[in-house]
Amino acid sequence: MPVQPSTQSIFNQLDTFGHKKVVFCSDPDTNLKAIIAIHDTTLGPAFGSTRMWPYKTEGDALNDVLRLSKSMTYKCAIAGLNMGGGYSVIIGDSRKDKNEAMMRKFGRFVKNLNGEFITSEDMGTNPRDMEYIRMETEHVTGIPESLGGSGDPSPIAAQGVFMGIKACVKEQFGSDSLTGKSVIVQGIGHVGEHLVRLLRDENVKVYASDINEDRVRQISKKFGAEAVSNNSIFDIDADIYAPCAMGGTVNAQTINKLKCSIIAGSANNQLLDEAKDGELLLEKGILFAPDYVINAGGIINCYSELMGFSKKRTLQLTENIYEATRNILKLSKLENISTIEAANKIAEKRITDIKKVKSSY
Ligand SMILES: NC(=O)c1ccc[n+]([C@@H]2O[C@H](COP(=O)([O-])OP(=O)(O)OC[C@H]3O[C@@H](n4cnc5c(N)ncnc54)[C@H](O)[C@@H]3O)[C@@H](O)[C@H]2O)c1
Repeated sequence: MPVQPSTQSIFNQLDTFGHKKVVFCSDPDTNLKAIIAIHDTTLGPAFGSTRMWPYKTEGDALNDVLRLSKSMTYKCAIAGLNMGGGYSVIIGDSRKDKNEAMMRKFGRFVKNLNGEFITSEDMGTNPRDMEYIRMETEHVTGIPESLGGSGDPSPIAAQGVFMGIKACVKEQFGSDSLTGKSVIVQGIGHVGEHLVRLLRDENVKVYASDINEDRVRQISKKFGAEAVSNNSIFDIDADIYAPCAMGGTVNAQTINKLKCSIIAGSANNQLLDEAKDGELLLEKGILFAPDYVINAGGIINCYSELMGFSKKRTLQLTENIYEATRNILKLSKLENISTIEAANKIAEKRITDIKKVKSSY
């Protein structure tokens, strides 16, 4: 995973990203090592998933959680949710190190935040883990439908990404039909698999890649996608690159190799350096769908669980991602700014406006 190594002290990093609070959770009894970051709560309690990943260093974990929680603030703002931004990461390999006791202990740390942070699943976690967290705190969503929750948010997340892809295709090719287009899906986990299904249902040529080769074989066979090695994805001549694994895969090195004219996927924080990479993409005429805009379906689904919305309403809100993406592309064109800058402007305006509402009781 590409990360930007930070030489700054922890407090300087919090200042740089504008964080409110970071909680380090350590429990030797269950081997839990986790970090919960709360970025901004202007719009409401900090909403953010829990990722479990075998980070090489604690610095990498901190860097990831700071970047992820900041983008949640923007994601909730632009999706029109009354929620702030947070995130949490658990350091470890979810296939080997995760168990009930660890997840429940993590739930206790969430509980101690008294509703300032509400979580859901992400890479390395699933509805079963949310069920364990729910045993300790009510501040969790994405619990199984059989227990009254909304279940796995990834099918809705994929639907939103699909709408974002269509909005970009409309901009680049004049019609939002995907017929005859080709897409590289990098990472075919929860969201990636649903995205492959949606694309194949529209007869899109899909190149599927993942570091887990068994998974690539299995999904390619199931949906009729072409399996490609993770090392060769930047050599493929496809219309769209859909990063659906870790962040930071769009950077100065990869942008120079990319042959596609659209980048639109579910991975959070796809640009390694938001300002520089956003500009470079603008110069090269590669349309970047800001990740936090088009992958908001997952959080919309979790928000619906809290608000008691119907599935129909959840889907409607997710389909609005098409218009939201179109508006960002329009602003980017009008002001000749990168698409990420345009999205940030819209999100920041909502936060500033709502701050005014909340300035009096
Ligand atoms: N699950 C959701 O509802 C949701 C919602 C919004 C955003 N996202 C984001 O989408 C991305 C994927 O989430 P997910 O829930 O599908 O995770 P997942 O863990 O189910 O799937 C991720 C897949 O990516 C693969 N992978 C990891 N590193 C890779 C690499 N370097 N190259 C290729 N493949 C790699 C893994 O083997 C796995 O199959 C994450 O960035 C997540 O934050 C997820």
